[in-house]
Amino acid sequence: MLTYANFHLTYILPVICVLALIVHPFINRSEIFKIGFISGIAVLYTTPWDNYIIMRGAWTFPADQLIAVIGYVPVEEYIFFVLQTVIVSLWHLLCARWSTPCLHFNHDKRSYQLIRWIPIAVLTAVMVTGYWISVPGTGTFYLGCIMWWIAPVYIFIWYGAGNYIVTKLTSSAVSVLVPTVYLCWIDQIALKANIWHINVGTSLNLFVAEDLPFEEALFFLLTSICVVLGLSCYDKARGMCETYSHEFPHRFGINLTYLNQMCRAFIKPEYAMSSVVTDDIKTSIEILREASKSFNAASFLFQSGIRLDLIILYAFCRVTDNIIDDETDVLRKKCKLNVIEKFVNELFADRKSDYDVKTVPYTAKVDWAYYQSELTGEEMASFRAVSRIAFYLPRKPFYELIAGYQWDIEGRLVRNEEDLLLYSSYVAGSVGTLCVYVMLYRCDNDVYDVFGEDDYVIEKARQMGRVLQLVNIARDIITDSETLGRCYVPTEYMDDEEQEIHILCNEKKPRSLGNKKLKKYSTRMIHLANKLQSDSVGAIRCLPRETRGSVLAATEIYRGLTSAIQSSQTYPTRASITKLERIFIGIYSLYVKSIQYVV
Ligand SMILES: CC(C)=CCC/C(C)=C/C=C/C(C)=C/C=C/C(C)=C/C=C/C=C(C)/C=C/C=C(C)/C=C/C=C(\C)CCC=C(C)C
Repeated sequence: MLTYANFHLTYILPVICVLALIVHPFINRSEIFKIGFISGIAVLYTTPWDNYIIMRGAWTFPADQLIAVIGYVPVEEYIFFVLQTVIVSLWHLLCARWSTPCLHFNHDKRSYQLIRWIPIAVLTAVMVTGYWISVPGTGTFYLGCIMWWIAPVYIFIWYGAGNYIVTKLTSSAVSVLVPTVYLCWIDQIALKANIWHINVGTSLNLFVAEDLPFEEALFFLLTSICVVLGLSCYDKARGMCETYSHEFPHRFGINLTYLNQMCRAFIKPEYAMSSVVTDDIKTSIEILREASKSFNAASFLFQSGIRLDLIILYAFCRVTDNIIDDETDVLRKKCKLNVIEKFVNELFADRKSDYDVKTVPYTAKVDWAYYQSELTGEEMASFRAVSRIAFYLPRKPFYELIAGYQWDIEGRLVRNEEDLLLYSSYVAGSVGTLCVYVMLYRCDNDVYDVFGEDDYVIEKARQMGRVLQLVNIARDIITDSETLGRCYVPTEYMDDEEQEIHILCNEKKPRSLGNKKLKKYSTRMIHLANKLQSDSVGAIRCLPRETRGSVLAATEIYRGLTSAIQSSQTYPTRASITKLERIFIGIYSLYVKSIQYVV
């Protein structure tokens, strides 16, 4: 016989297990806290209402099939409040995690107020109507009770996060509808099995499907909406904290300071915050999207705060690289490099050592008027974005980047593998180091452990950066030569150094070297990259747990390019992998390959 407890075991818990398995690479402490927080509110808010409505006889239970009853409500039903919240939350995580919260902020005060107050006025009318029609013993009692119970929560949520939610209608709708349909289906099964029974005297006796009263379907729809709206409130508040670190300076923690900050961030309307900050982030996202499909795809694997700052960093590296590359005159290149160096000097003016970082945001004294005349709008946006997160980053990697640009300006040749590794260290090892700092600061650990230059993790992160740069160089022999007249292939690989350098850097006709040679050079660099990769990948274990799978998947997606180069008959101009391949590598790395680093 199907009892209420068996019903949970058969229809609810297996679904939770499957969903938990699917979302586990994306679960972090903040997500767990969020689900616990909303579940807690669901229990607190629903308990008095459920007791009242059962006391008034809206629905009943066969007493002999229950574990226990507290007040008027079976224990299994209290458990159901939590289980429904967990199912909807896990599903919502899967549907809604792919977009960056600040892209959904509305900075226009007029439209913000309209979107905020019109639904609140309607919901107030719903609440009052519900109160008047919920007369005990009448056909509208159950419907009325649902209306006056649910409307105040919607009003509260809409006040703080309505504007955020309307921009996420599709993902919110999918987050609501799929669990609602499932819950309605199992509700029909439960009603048929007489696990609970609806009182015909206090309902409208309208049916949306066979054995499914209108109020039941409405109830599951509205409670699922309630959970999704509550989760969106949390996401909006967290998005505000991640975007405006200077106004909301505390890192995640389960303590009163952080909860207070989250409440402030929830209540604060987005129009009261600077739109320049979100515009700068949008520009950075655009730069990334255009520059690297692989990195763009990989960024989605990280939780929103980490993703945001990685994008800002990547865009800064790309923009500064282009500033130098786009100039043809060496003197102008040097002037531009001075501008970048001046900016980095100002950004880190008060640091005591190369790896000194701050834990509390502060505004660096940057002479923005000067850069206004030196940089384009896109470059300014990227410089401003990086200045907001620089407080927790060390200065050394930025100077290494500059050393890499210096190398390019001087047109220094890469003589041997030692040179190759040094150059890769400058331009990519530095980025690897910065990525570790982003992950440590933006992850959800209470304790923020800062690493120094000599730390094992930093050394391995540099190595991983080098690996990715080697892959880059191995892939771009043609484009580096044709577009920039540059060659990073070590001259020690070449049969006739002088002639080949002339072909690559002066004539810019790399194809005249022939496919065999080009493939030989790229294969040697890929072998070097593979050696370094197997030596550094184990350090993933030292990163925060929730980032390990994503880091592995991100590097594997990028390394997927090596098989694209190697499997090609000829040397491809710019090898790439398809979207489907990226998805496959991402899934395989997240769910299978990363197990050894996570458990
Ligand atoms: C079916 C019918 C009707 C009948 C028969 C019998 C039964 C089966 C019953 C059942 C029942 C159930 C399942 C119920 C459930 C319920 C639920 C789920 C509910 C929910 C609710 C929720 C809520 C209220 C939520 C809310 C939220 C909020 C308010 C949020 C907020 C947030 C914020 C403020 C943010 C910030 C944060 C921090 C501070 C951390």
